[in-house]
Amino acid sequence: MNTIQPMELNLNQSGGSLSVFQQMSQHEQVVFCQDESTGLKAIIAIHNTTLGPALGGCRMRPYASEEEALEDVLRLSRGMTYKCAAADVDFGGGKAVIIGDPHKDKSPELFRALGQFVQSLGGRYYTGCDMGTLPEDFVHAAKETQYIVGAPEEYGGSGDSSIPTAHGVIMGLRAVSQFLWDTTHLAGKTFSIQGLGKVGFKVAETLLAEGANLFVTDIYENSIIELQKKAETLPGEVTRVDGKEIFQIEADALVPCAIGGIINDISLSDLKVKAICGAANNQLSKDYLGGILQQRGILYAPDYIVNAGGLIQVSDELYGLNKERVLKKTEAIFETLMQTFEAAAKQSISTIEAANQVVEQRLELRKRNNSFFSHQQRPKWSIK
Ligand SMILES: NC(=O)C1=CN([C@@H]2O[C@H](COP(=O)(O)OP(=O)(O)OC[C@H]3O[C@@H](n4cnc5c(N)ncnc54)[C@H](O)[C@@H]3O)[C@@H](O)[C@H]2O)C=CC1
Ligand SMILES: O=C(O)CCC(=O)C(=O)O
Repeated sequence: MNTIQPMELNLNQSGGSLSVFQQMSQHEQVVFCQDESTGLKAIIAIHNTTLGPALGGCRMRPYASEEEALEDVLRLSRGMTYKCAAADVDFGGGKAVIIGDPHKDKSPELFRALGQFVQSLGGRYYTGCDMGTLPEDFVHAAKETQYIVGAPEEYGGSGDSSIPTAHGVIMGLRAVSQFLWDTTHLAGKTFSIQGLGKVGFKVAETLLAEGANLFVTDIYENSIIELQKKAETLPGEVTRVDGKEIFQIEADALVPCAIGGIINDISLSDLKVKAICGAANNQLSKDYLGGILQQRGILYAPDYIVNAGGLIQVSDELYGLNKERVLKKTEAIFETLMQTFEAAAKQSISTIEAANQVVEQRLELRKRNNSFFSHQQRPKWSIK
């Protein structure tokens, strides 16, 4: 096991190079983790610990390059800072990525090696599930570190965080519907969903059960087939589309539940939806696109507000986990979004600007007074 120090990487598409420190921008710490015997190549990024130690799931993806993995982890960990502040939880922003194919490259030893690196940070970073990983993977990591959240319930964790995340997305869609069409009912509406994984599949099932019609896509064939089978007994209908076609569908809302950066200069011109509201982290490839969506009359529900259900559940482990409290806080996503939409409309700014304003004010108010702490050093946080 060894920790590689930051090095210079070519990241600038126009030919120049940016050092890792330039890339890090306002991040506090980036840890490159390599373990030859298990094949682990991972990066942990800690963005901001003003509100508490960093927390964020660990993503596993067959990244095309190390640069792409670094860029992803830096953006994801920043997003977690905003998500924690918006959801008002006592954690800061962090994230980890493992470079590898979740369908081929997983092993118990790989996650144990990851656990050792997490432990070496002494409580500055807590991790759990994200895209490509499952609660069961973290049973192995938890053999090496106490800083795991969202382990299966039979192991004392809060369990599958995609359940509250999916519930939060449904709350988000109801808020969108309330704001645009003055009803929280989703029956008869049409949604285009990208990604039918842990979160997207649950969202799709709930929408079909309510009588909504779906256009869906996933690079993993089996999940589409499974959803089509489910749909046979549910009131809504499913239509499969391929790849980027999902952005061209005329639907009430696009529900991104896979990768980030999908709202970009290219996809933007294709969009024929009235709203965007989904689980995927970092949906906007650049924040300014929020302003363009606003000009185009497309209501954007900020991702880090919509997808906070999982965070709300796993962070509640600190207080002994109370599922009623988790549900209540997850359902509050509806109200937070309504306030965001109204604030944006009132100030004629984009919804992402309105959301960022609230978060940045919250962070400013709570400027760090005790940096680099772990929850363990704060006994009051174990109060149940
Ligand atoms: N699991 C959770 O509780 C949370 C997840 N999120 C975010 O939600 C998104 C989905 O997460 P999970 O459902 O947990 O991941 P997952 O790995 O279970 O599912 C992702 C699905 O997207 C598909 N996919 C990947 N690339 C695709 C592409 N280019 N086009 C179409 N489909 C593609 C995969 O085949 C997979 O079925 C991610 O962005 C994740 O960061 C955010 C908050 C919490
Ligand atoms: O959902 C989780 O398990 C942890 C939170 C997280 O990583 C996220 O919200 O992206």
